[in-house]
Amino acid sequence: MSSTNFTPRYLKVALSVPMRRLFDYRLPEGESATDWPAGIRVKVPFGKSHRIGLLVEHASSTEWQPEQVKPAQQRLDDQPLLPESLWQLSLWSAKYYQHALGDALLSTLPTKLREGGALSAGNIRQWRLTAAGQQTTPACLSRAKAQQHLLSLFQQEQALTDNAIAEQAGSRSALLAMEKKALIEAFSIASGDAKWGEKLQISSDTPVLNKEQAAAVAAIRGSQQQFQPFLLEGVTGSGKTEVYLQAMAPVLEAGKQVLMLVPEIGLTPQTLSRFQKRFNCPIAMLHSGLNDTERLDAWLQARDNRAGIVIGTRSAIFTPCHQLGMIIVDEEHDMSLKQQEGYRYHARDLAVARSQKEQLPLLLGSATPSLETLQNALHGRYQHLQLRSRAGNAQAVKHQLLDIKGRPLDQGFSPELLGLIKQHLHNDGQVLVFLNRRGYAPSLICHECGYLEECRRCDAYYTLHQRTGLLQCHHCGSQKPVPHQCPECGSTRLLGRGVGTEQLEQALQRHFPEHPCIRIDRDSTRRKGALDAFLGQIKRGEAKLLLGTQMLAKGHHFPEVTLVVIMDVDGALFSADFRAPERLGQLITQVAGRAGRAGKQGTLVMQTHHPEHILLQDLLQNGYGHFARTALSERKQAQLPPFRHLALFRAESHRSEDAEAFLMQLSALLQQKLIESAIELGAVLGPMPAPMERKAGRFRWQLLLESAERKTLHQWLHGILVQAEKLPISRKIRWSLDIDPQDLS
Ligand SMILES: Nc1ncnc2c1ncn2[C@@H]1O[C@H](COP(=O)(O)OP(=O)(O)OP(=O)(O)O)[C@@H](O)[C@H]1O
Ligand SMILES: [Zn+2]
Repeated sequence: MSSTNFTPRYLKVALSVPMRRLFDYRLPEGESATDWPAGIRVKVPFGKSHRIGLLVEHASSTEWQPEQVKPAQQRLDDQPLLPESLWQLSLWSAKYYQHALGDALLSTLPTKLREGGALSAGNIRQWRLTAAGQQTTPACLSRAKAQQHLLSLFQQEQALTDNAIAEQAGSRSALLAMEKKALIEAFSIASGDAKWGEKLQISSDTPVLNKEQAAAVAAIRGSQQQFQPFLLEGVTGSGKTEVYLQAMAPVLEAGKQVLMLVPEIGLTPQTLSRFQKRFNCPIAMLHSGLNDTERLDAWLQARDNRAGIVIGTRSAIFTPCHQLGMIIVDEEHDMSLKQQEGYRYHARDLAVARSQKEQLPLLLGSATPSLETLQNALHGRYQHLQLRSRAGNAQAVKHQLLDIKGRPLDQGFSPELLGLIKQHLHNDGQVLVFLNRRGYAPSLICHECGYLEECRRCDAYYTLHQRTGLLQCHHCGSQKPVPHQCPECGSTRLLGRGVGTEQLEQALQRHFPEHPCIRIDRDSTRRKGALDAFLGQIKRGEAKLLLGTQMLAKGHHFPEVTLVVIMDVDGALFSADFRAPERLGQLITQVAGRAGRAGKQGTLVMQTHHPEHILLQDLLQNGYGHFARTALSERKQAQLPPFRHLALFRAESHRSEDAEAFLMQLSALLQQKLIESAIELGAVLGPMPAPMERKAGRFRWQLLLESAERKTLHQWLHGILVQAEKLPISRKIRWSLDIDPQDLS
């Protein structure tokens, strides 16, 4: 069609429905298409009600009967919501991940906008100290502990929202009491500050960089305003964050914003305060703890340039920025950067795409880079910056494998291990005990007949939670009271088999009653603000024994920890997943990295039945860097990612045959296309049952596609999903496609 006879009469609108198509509407009578640019939100009739969608493009014709096409009701924006480059990235991403466009575009917007709300978060109420409050010392409030705590928060933070108060102080009565005494007052302003660039001040209180840090900062500073990815591979505690801070400074000074992605558990008040201490500009935070208004507010702060720094988890990669100057992805190897359901994008990979589109330097940082990123760095696609030693006067961690074969274990602890813990506590060090299994015991067994309580809906055992008296399935969430008798033989001798964090806590308290123990896992931190409160207690040295899952063991800076214990590495040594060694290497290195981060020597101890295992030996003797390079060459030999590219179809159904049959039909379509389009170097594996075959009552099957070329894979998949949707059996099951899958379970 030539542009001369293009009359934009129709609007192609993306709606948040799981259908892989756009919906046609008529441009309302008397409206001009120029007032309806692509990228604005529109309200359109849908069924008996209406919906909010995004206008994707104009069209001069429609495949429907023109009289069937209804006019759009209203436009909600004058201007496109997103800057052009981010809009293009969003369209590209939906296509790359083969996700329904409407869902992809809308699911990454703040809920309020998705629901048609105004482009303003309104003014958010905040609290600050009055003149009288500023003269009050904590001692004056010594008889009201909660108020005293709140006062100290205000002294640190200057202004707090209701939400921040609820989170950090817990009690609302303290707030009201202090308001009554006129120590604090409410005020409200639009958050952030559009003039941050002019007011920017950078604290000069910075450590002197060591040689490698200085070289890294210089390299990054030398690559502004162009697409240049860097891998900053720095051992734990090597001062990567310091490199980020110093590399960001000139970007902010030039009035440009910095977007930083962090794993969910990395977003602590400590992280935030490090940035606040360095730069006085407003920081917009986007994470799962925000309510809808706060999220919209943070999003708008970034978009309207009322924040210089934007820090967020995965989905923050879709945050519009007024003038972006740099993207940082901290812990770039972290699994949480990949969305595992619905729109299965990888935020790190999108960060690469975004930096390229917007011509930005990109900093990927990790002590344990993913093999994908490492390969890009080794191949020269990314500039490789390395920090090989720890910053300041911190020393490398010493390590020791404890062979527990045949040793007596007391609730998981060998006598040698208990001795070591005792010694470190005696020398006034903090001890961190890591076990990635919450609950009391991972299963409940009958001591008479061996019967194991299994979840009715999953191929999994129930976890025993003694404190709540419940059996819980960690896969589908179902729970029930702990039975008194074995349903098979009637015996009452039911025992927990194996250990979880709850049991370790009990054992530690029994062995070291004089030392309070802090346990951090999903159970103990359910209450809002609980995690931050625990982390604060640890920093202040209020507990010497720390125990937890990865929530405790990744990313934190606890200077007093001298001993880190990994209770059990055996489970991961023999996993069938080809990524298991990489994940284990990352986990051990990250957990070990919590030890000896300040002046004191750190030690890592691991309990295992397989001290001679080649993975452990390589990791401990040669470090993650060497370990990862070995793993890469093995992947190359075995023709696995990053040397091959994968796409995974999943299907699940209450009837196993249906899921399998769907994938069989899909496989036939794919094979046929392979022949028709003469695509070389592609292979279909399966259908095969998923490693966990039954979950939440559904049978799960997989079909894996692999190809030597990313491009080939996408060519191959092109159009297949529309065909798959048309298969009658697809309506009986649930199915999805995962591009570049991270988790094959
Ligand atoms: N050049 C330096 N001189 C002295 N101390 C430094 C220097 N650089 C960083 N530090 C300090 O060393 C500690 C560890 O630094 P940082 O948290 O940046 O490390 P990291 O590499 O991000 O750690 P991890 O990957 O283990 O989380 C911090 O307390 C930091 O202030
Ligand atoms: Zn279950």
